[in-house]
Amino acid sequence: MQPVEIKTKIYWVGGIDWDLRYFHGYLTPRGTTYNAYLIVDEKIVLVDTVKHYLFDEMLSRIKKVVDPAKIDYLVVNHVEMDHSGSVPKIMDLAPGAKIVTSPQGKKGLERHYKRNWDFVVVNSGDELNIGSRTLKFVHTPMVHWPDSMVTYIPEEKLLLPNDAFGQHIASIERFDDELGWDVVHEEAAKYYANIVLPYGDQVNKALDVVSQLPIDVIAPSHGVIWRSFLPRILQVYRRWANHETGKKALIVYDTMWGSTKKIALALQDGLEDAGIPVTVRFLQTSHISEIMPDVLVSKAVLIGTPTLNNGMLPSVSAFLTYLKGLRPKKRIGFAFGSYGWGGQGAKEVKAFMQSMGWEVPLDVVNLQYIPGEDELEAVREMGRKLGEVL
Ligand SMILES: Cc1cc2nc3c(=O)[nH]c(=O)nc-3n(C[C@H](O)[C@H](O)[C@H](O)COP(=O)(O)O)c2cc1C
Repeated sequence: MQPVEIKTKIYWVGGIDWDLRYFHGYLTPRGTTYNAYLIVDEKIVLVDTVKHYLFDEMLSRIKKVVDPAKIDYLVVNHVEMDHSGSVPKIMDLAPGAKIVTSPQGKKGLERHYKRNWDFVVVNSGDELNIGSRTLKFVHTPMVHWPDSMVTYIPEEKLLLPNDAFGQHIASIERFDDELGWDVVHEEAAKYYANIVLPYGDQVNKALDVVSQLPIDVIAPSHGVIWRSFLPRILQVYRRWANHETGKKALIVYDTMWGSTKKIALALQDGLEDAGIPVTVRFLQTSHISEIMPDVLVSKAVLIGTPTLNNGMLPSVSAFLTYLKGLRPKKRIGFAFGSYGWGGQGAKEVKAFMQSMGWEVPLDVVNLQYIPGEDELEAVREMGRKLGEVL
């Protein structure tokens, strides 16, 4: 296993998880990497580690550069186990090493591993001299855990932001330009939409700090390293953090007998008549984590469900539960569905949208059993109306 020198005497020594397809509820068809970085200076520093089962892979990369026993500092930017899972084994191999982390990081590591390690607890703005370089730590709480912080090396114009700017991609390429903007942007958007979306305010604060720093490389803890598309990723992160969307619509629905689908397609028709591009997602074939990137870029979110046992379909309520946690703001909502007698499903969806603080300018479309052509034409007209207010 080879290390990759990303700056003079700074090495990527992470692990590539080719097999990962499911990551706490998020589908990862391209797998992922856990990126750890080894800095060789007067002091030897390892920044973050890898998920426990890739420890040997990380170790073999480290050994190509230094004897792991010589590690002086282990920086833990984030406690989550995909990055800290190999901390115990590294600390066993480097018993003289100190763990550099935030106050919340120390608490989190103690709760996770119950070990008596030597800590250097750093506050936001603290610096640690390691020889010819300085490590500067900036806390970024809730991007995306309370312990999260970034490490900045001014002499190298290098930012190690842990999960921020990450993407779930397993690849032999280590840099953004080796894969190309389209793939890296797609996975960065999916990552943001599924992990970072609730923390827009905190991301904005972190971006304010980052924009003051001279940076030419951002090396996150998942996926490839940003060196060529830096201005572009910073720009889209700002847009996402501000919940800015395109003039686009997303229709998400499920159906038992096809009626709600007919309504979905009539809405699509009407919106397209009004010049709005529409993405249509069927909950039986699209996983909720695959739908989130569409939510990220769509101003209008239309959600349809038939009524089942006095409520919405469980697949729709699962999607809404996920959406509620991820808290997309500034959206225009529209609820629709088919029913037999009570019709509660679509009404519940509308109430959900209002509880999210979304604008819901039009009433629900709730049609009994199979919609007729005249009803579908009225639905198309609703779609046109909605398209006009976007
Ligand atoms: C198992 C089952 C339970 C249902 N429960 C209700 C209900 O509680 N209230 C209601 O209004 N309709 C209920 N319906 C009727 C459906 O909502 C209706 O058939 C609707 O047209 C289905 O829409 P779809 O074709 O999009 O699945 C139920 C249907 C099924 C199959």
